[in-house]
Amino acid sequence: MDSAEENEMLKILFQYQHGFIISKIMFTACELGVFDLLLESGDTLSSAAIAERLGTCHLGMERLLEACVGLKLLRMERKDNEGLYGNTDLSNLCLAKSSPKSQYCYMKLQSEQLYPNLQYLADAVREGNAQIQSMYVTPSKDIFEAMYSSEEGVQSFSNAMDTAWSIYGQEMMSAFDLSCFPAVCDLGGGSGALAKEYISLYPNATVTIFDLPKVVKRAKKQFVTSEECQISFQEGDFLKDSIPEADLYILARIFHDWDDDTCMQLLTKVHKACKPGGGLLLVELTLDEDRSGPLEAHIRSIMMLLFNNGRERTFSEYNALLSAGGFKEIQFKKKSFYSAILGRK
Ligand SMILES: C[S@@+](CC[C@H](N)C(=O)[O-])C[C@H]1O[C@@H](n2cnc3c(N)ncnc32)[C@H](O)[C@@H]1O
Repeated sequence: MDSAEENEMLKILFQYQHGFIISKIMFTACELGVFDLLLESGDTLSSAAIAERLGTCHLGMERLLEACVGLKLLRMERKDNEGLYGNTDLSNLCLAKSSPKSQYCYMKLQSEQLYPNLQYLADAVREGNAQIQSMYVTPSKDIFEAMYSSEEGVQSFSNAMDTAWSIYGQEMMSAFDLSCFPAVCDLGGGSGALAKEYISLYPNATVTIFDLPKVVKRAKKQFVTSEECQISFQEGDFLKDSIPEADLYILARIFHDWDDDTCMQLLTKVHKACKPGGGLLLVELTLDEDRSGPLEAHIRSIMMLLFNNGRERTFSEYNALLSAGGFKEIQFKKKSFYSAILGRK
């Protein structure tokens, strides 16, 4: 290996070992409102003006803004020997709270929940088990009971989940023609971001969102009346209680939270409740068949191990689960980030 190759290799190492600092720089700029201010102002601003309007020290703000330029989260132009900062297309689209595809709530959750709890990753790997008992003082049966012990926990998780569907919701709900399924149940449907996408594509359908009582109570408060007639809510525990009868069950990012036995338990229940001719749609981040990638799926799989003994799976693994649960004619579509898997009763 020549020294140029060695340098390239070391650059990768540098990136990886500082990955968590990059995340924190990005979230700190979000948290302090840098991207919001620049989006609202619609113009470039000096570091002194940004610091003053956000109530921070100039020196610290300047350092943060320069780092964001290095990460291509901000752009900087020089005018009269002064640096003027503005959002990039990415920060305008995704990083301000009011951005059309804002990822702020997801990043907030990652920064506040995932980041400190990564200290338990080595234990999770050693034991092959989630580490909820180390993360939370009160003993909980699963991560949802632990997270939902406060109203703030319900809110921050639900808001974080919705962010994905402002980007990928349409793509996932149109991966297959689902117009033959008039009555839909979104199991673990959270606050209904995906249900709204479904209704916008299939206006004659109705969707029942089934989720834990605390999630449903909060989601109901947020719903606007125009959606009320087609979207309804039912509180319950999908592992213990009976679930509504439907033509189609949507399970988006549900199976990845659970081990195979729990997924089978849920599948059996869905198969029994599903109307004749009905089906089930999984939306998940799938691993390649040879498990070499994508990196996003490996990262999420690590998170699932740490928090709930879940994991990301390949299509073959989902296919085996669905077949064992009695589903047939299983189809798979990999989209830009998530995959859709449709099975028939
Ligand atoms: C990873 S989130 C996915 C939410 C939504 N499907 C989405 O993709 O945005 C998992 C969802 O399952 C719900 N959930 C977890 N355990 C549940 C249970 N036992 N019964 C009903 N819902 C449950 C959670 O409240 C949460 O809304």
